This record gives sequence, structure tokens and C-alpha cells, in this order.
Amino acid sequence: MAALSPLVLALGDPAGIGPDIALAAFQRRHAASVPPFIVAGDPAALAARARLIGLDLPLVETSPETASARFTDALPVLPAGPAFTGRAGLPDASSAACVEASLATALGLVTAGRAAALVTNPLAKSVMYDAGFPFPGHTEWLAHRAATPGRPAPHPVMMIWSDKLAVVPATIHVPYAEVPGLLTIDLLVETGRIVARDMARRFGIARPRLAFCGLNPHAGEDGTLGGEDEAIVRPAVEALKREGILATGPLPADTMFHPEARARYDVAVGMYHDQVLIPAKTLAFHDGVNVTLGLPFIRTSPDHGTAFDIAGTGRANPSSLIAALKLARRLADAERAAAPAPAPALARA
Ligand SMILES: NC(=O)C1=CN([C@@H]2O[C@H](COP(=O)(O)OP(=O)(O)OC[C@H]3O[C@@H](n4cnc5c(N)ncnc54)[C@H](O)[C@@H]3O)[C@@H](O)[C@H]2O)C=CC1
Ligand SMILES: NCC(=O)COP(=O)(O)O
Repeated sequence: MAALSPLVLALGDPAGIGPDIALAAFQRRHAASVPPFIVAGDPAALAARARLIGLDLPLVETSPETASARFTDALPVLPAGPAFTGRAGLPDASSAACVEASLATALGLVTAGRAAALVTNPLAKSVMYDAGFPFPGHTEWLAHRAATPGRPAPHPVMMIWSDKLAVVPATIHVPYAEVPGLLTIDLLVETGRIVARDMARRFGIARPRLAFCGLNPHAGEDGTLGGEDEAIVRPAVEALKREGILATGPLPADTMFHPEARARYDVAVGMYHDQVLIPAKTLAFHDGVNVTLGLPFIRTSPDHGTAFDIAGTGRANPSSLIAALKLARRLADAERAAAPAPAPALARA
């Protein structure tokens, strides 16, 4: 039987904690049942970080085809990109080329069917922007790369998922002042459709319950504390309901995250990044996973950032990465199980 395709892990910013958590996740592979993965990145950077944090772990340069078999005894690495010349904990413009090359290599493996799903370690957005990276983050870069010629790029939807809470920000990496102008009925309806579809087909929740946050305090208090909730959020929720999607809202966001409220929905859709990422990261910082919905492949990531303050100290907790690897494996296996079986070969006459 052919070996299971591994997951591919893009190393992320090599000056951040990406190398630390990749190594630590591999170190815990048996104890934490971590699924096999291959790292796309600079093998020398990984080896140097292992020495720095005092981890004596074997690395092996190999291909995805042999990675799953090698994973028991060595961390598989696929060399990608230029050598990292910076230092742990010091954001450095030269990291951007390493990040981009690692991402491109990792994505190439997934789209070629050589890896089962993409997991990305964090990049530092300011480092990438300074180097001219023209996308707000992975989410938008992946949607751009997933576009097929002549067709619009897929609409990517960020979800931060844990078994305590799943949230989706309808607007993502944009200045807060721009949020009201970006919120439209179409944006919310499209976001709701993608969430409902991917929760059903990838997470196995046939009819997910979506709870939409209001934008304003008290969801606008019947229009007296801001007009967007009645003019945009409510019509979007009504439109989704007409399509058979279990949507509610606009709900006052401040009372949506206590335990009884969370029991009433599967996904909270927020109007802006911090409205829903704050409760998600507060409840589950170390086991939260960032999942991109709406793409033709599976992508997960730890929910935290590059943590330059602790890179190379050995203090980085790999739990969120481990959760991201496990969720990617679960989603990839579900997709494989749902795929139609290949037609039986026709017997020759
Ligand atoms: N998926 C991605 O690529 C993401 C990238 N970022 C980027 O990360 C950079 C730093 O962002 P911050 O807001 O400082 O958030 P951060 O998550 O990197 O750090 C926030 C605090 O949490 C701690 N922390 C983070 N991860 C940890 C871990 N695994 N174990 C132990 N402690 C941990 C850090 O030491 C720091 O004190 C920014 O440039 C941002 O753009 C942030 C979030 C996600
Ligand atoms: N705050 C979440 C985050 O920054 C992750 O963004 P992305 O790089 O996954 O698009």
C-alpha cells in the first residue's frame, strides 16, 4: 500500500519561533500523536536552532514521498529557498525571501498532490510588507495563488477554530477605521455561504449554526447606536436564512462568548479581526488553529505569531502547531474519504 501523503509545513519566518515549534512538535510526535509532516525551508536554519535550544534531533533531507516513512526516526526537510542569514529573535528583512520560497514550495507540493495539506508557521507581516510582499497575510496570498486563469480568485475566509469556539472575522487585516466601509450585505452573505459549505464538507457539521455579531455596541440598539447592524448585518442574515442556512443576528458581541451563548452556535462571524480573535485566543491560545476556508486545498496554521521575544530560547509552546497539524490531517482524511472512488478499470475485450 502507498504511504500516506505527509503534511507539508512551511517554516515561516526563520527569525521567529517557527523553527522552535517545528522541532518541538517533532520531538513530541509519539507522545502527542503528531501526524507525519515534512518541513519546507532551510535545513541549516533548523539544525542551528536545534543546537541553540539544546534539542538533539536528527533531521533528514528527503522528498515528500519518503517523508512519512522517515518521520519515526528523523524530521524530514525539503530544502527550499535561500539560506537564512539572520538571528533568532531579530526581525530581519532577509527573512522575507526565505518565507516566500518556503511557502511557494509547500504550496506546490499540495497542489501537485504530493502533500495532503498545507500547514504554515507564522510570518511577520511588517517584515513581509517592508520587503514588498503585496498581500496582507497568508490568507490573501493563498487565495491569489489558488486562482485559475480567467476566473476570479476564491474568496478566502479566516476561521480560528478550537473545540471551545470557532470564529470568523468578515473583514481581516484592515485598519479598524476602514471596517464600516468594507462591510456589505454581499460580503456577509458570501462569507456565510463559504462557512456553511466548508463546515459541512470539511468539518462534518451538516447544518452549522452561524451567529453574526453586530458591529456596534448592543448590535446598534435598534439603529440608535449606529446604522450598520440594521442596514447590513440583518439583511445579510435574512438572505442566508432564505437559502436554508442557520444564521442568527445581529447579536450584541459582548454577550456572545460566555458558555451558555457559545452553546447556541457553531461559528461566530465577527465584523472585524479583534472582535472575534480576542475571545478565541483568550479561550484557546495554545490549542487554537487558524484555518483558511474557501480554498481548493486545506491550509491550517497555529493561531499565534512569530513571537520574536522568545525565539531561540526554548520557551515556545508547540501546542497550537500540533493542533494545526492534527486538524489538517483530520480535514485531509475527511476529504479523501468523501472523494468519489475511482471508477473500476474496464476489462479489455
Ligand atoms: N499566521 C501568521 O503568520 C501570524 C503572524 N503574526 C505576526 O506575528 C508577529 C508578532 O505578533 P504578536 O502580535 O506579537 O503576536 P505573537 O503571537 O507573536 O506573540 C504574542 C505573545 O504571545 C507569546 N507567544 C506567542 N506564541 C507563543 C508560543 N507558541 N509559546 C509561548 N508563547 C507564545 C509571545 O511570546 C508574545 O509574548 C507580527 O508581525 C504579526 O504580523 C501574528 C499572528 C499570526
Ligand atoms: N491574526 C491572524 C493572522 O494574522 C494570520 O493571518 P494569515 O497570515 O494566516 O493570513
